[in-house]
Amino acid sequence: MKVTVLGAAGGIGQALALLLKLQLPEGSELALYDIAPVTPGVAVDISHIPTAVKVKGYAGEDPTEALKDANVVLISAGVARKPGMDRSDLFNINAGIIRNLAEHVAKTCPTACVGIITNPVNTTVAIAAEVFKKAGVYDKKKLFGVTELDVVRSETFIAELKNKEVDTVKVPVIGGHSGVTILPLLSQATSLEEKITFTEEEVIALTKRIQNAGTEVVEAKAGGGSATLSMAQAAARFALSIIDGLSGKNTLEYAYVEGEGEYARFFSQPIILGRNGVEELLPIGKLSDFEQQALQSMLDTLNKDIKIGEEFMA
Ligand SMILES: NC(=O)c1ccc[n+]([C@@H]2O[C@H](COP(=O)([O-])OP(=O)(O)OC[C@H]3O[C@@H](n4cnc5c(N)ncnc54)[C@H](O)[C@@H]3O)[C@@H](O)[C@H]2O)c1
Ligand SMILES: O=C(O)C[C@H](O)C(=O)O
Repeated sequence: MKVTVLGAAGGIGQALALLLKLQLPEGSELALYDIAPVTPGVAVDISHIPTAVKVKGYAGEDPTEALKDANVVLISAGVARKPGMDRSDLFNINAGIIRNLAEHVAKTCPTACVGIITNPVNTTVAIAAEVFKKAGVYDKKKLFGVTELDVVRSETFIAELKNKEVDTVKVPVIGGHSGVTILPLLSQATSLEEKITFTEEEVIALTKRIQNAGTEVVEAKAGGGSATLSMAQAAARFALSIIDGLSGKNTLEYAYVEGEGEYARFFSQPIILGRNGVEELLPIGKLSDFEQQALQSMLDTLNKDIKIGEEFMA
């Protein structure tokens, strides 16, 4: 199995490369690409870690060599937020980067599973889908907006609040990846199969904290970027689930995918990953009144975000 990281010299990219070097199955290949000249050096650096994963680094304008024979491509190339910015403020720079990289993926490894981390995810995934469509290679089962960080954060914050072992907490997060479009389904949260209960005040406060968690990091880093380390962990976890799926071990995940379009063309929902990417779209289940209302009120924003991506490519 070959995994390629585009944006591999960045804050997320380097940490993700490290986690993949440590966690990919034996015999895997890891290709690191970034426009930054340091990238081959990042690869040499982590290649000294004694695991059975082969690493190679590539820099420059052309990612073709890095993408050759890739089974999974993770894209974190692009700029990150500073305090006072919204994720949508990144569109002007990141839209063009995603279009360019997606064109290379379409040409070089059109059957790879592609996970997009670059913000604004609600929009960049739509851009990639349109690029793939134009190239005649779009397979909606293999394109993912990586929203795993919202799941990771929800598990962590719930465990803290309710004094649970964090690795026992399970909670779906649906919608998109920005502000009100991030909707944790706290009414479905469980620990060791048992329902976790929240007061109304807890639901309101926790939902808001999860929706604003990216901004919490951006402000704490005070101009030094946004979440990188937690994002890398979330992306590694998601990538390993994709690889499990491709290897025949079906796995439950949450990601922003093109589903049946009941709420929006792209929507983060529970999915089963398998040999062909998304093996099955799972229903979002029963929502509380609070969640139902939050879902309805996010849809305008989410659909507008998607349209911006589609219009960029029109
Ligand atoms: N999906 C999520 O949950 C999530 C979480 C955190 C950050 N992000 C997003 O991830 C992106 C990257 O964040 P970061 O903190 O790693 O930023 P960063 O600035 O540290 O790294 C970005 C890297 O992209 C590289 N790059 C720029 N243009 C490129 C191109 N055309 N080809 C290849 N590489 C290119 C840069 O050289 C840099 O090394 C941002 O858009 C950020 O908003 C998403
Ligand atoms: O908030 C950001 O800008 C980065 C990322 O989307 C996050 O949720 O941490």
